Amino acid sequence: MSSATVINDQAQEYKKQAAEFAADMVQEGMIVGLGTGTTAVFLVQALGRRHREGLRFLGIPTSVATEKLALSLGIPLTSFAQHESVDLAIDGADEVERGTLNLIKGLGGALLREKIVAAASKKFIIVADESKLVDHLGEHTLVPVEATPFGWESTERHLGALGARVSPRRTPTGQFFVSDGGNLILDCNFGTISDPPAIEDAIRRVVGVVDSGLFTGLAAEAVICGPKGLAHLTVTGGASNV
Ligand SMILES: O=C[C@H](O)[C@H](O)[C@H](O)COP(=O)(O)O
Repeated sequence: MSSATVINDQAQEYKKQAAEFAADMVQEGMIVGLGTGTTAVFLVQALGRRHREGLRFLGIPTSVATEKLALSLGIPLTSFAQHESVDLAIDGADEVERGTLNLIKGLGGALLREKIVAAASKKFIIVADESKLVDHLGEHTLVPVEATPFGWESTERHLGALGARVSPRRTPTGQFFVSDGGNLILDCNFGTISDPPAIEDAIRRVVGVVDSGLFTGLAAEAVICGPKGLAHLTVTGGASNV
């Protein structure tokens, strides 16, 4: 087995442990935001088990993929037509900034639904392996920006004027990647971001932008797993091993 495979297996195990810890935070009767991505898959699987064991809750999925997985596991789903808020949303992230818990999300293209669910949640918790923790957002990850297909070239130029190097996301076969909402994703390289709320606001003001994968001021807690085990981080800068 190669060392890359071993590291990848470890990362999967860390994701699983963080996701399963957070799944235990779901309580009877809750409306639960179900995240998207490889970490969120472990979350939804754990919630499927809890549902089979008798816990009653309703999920609001953040992507078509999560919706399909949840339904295959028998998790009952609902929507914002029936419920105006979510009690607890749990999701993965691509980068988590130490201290602020500001985030970059959307490498899987699910950022818009994820942000709608996070913004409607009484509590939003991130689950991730330790490789996602950074001192400053943008250290490793581009900022995905969801934009309308019409006029995306103009939107791209305006994002470039904010200081980003912008490239439309493509599939492995060279087609434009299309989000669940039918939009394009423009991946923006801002380098290391010193003021994430200011960049988030500036991106949102560009006409043609639907929203970005910068999530500032939304996550209250993060459950992070690494070689030393699980850590529970809060936005106030608190950290405790669990
Ligand atoms: O669009 C995708 C989502 O924002 C994911 O939550 C994020 O990319 C993290 O995914 P993963 O758990 O697979 O690293």
